[in-house]
Amino acid sequence: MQNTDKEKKIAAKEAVQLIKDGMIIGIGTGSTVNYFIEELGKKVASGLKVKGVSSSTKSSDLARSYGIEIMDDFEGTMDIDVDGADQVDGNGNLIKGGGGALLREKIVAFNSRRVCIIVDREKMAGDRFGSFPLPVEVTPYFASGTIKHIEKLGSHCKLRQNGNFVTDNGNLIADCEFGKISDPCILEKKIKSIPGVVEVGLFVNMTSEIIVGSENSAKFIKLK
Ligand SMILES: O=C[C@H](O)[C@H](O)[C@H](O)COP(=O)(O)O
Repeated sequence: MQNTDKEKKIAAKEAVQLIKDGMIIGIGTGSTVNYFIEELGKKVASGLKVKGVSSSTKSSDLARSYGIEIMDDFEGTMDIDVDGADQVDGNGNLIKGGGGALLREKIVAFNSRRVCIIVDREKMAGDRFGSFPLPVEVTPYFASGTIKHIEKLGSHCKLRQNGNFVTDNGNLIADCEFGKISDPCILEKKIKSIPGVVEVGLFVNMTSEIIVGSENSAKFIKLK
């Protein structure tokens, strides 16, 4: 197992400790969350009663394969959302969408009382925040035109897999290189105001806590 995988697994195991009987859990997407689902599955097999709302068909399928009940919709607020991230800045803001699940992930996070982000150390980008190309979900209709407007904000964008990557929502992903992102709040608003943009992979002020896995332990960073 590679170091980063080890760190992801350690962070995921710590997050599972936060899950209590009766909780409704938001479940993110990606390789780190897959470890969380696996660990949660073990607890469910030994009697923990929880329900989940998942951010992708991949996560739903995996969770169900471990016997975790997944609801497609839910009127209330989830107790906790556990998700990964592609990069984290010094204030706990996130770049997400490397797996293309950013729209549902943002809906799940918005509807959760507590957002717990699990990452390996490499994701803690600090001043490098933005070196991971920012994923933006766009409608297939007029995608190239939409991208031109995102580029006017100072980026270079490419449609993921030349437009062949289709999200769970039937949309496309533009991966946009902005270089260093120092004001994610303003950038998120500017990109979101472009018609054709469905959602932006910047998660600003949404994180409650970050669990960073390292060699043999995990570090908790509490934000709210
Ligand atoms: O769309 C995917 C998500 O935002 C993931 O949470 C993110 O890409 C991190 O994934 P991983 O845990 O595989 O690094």
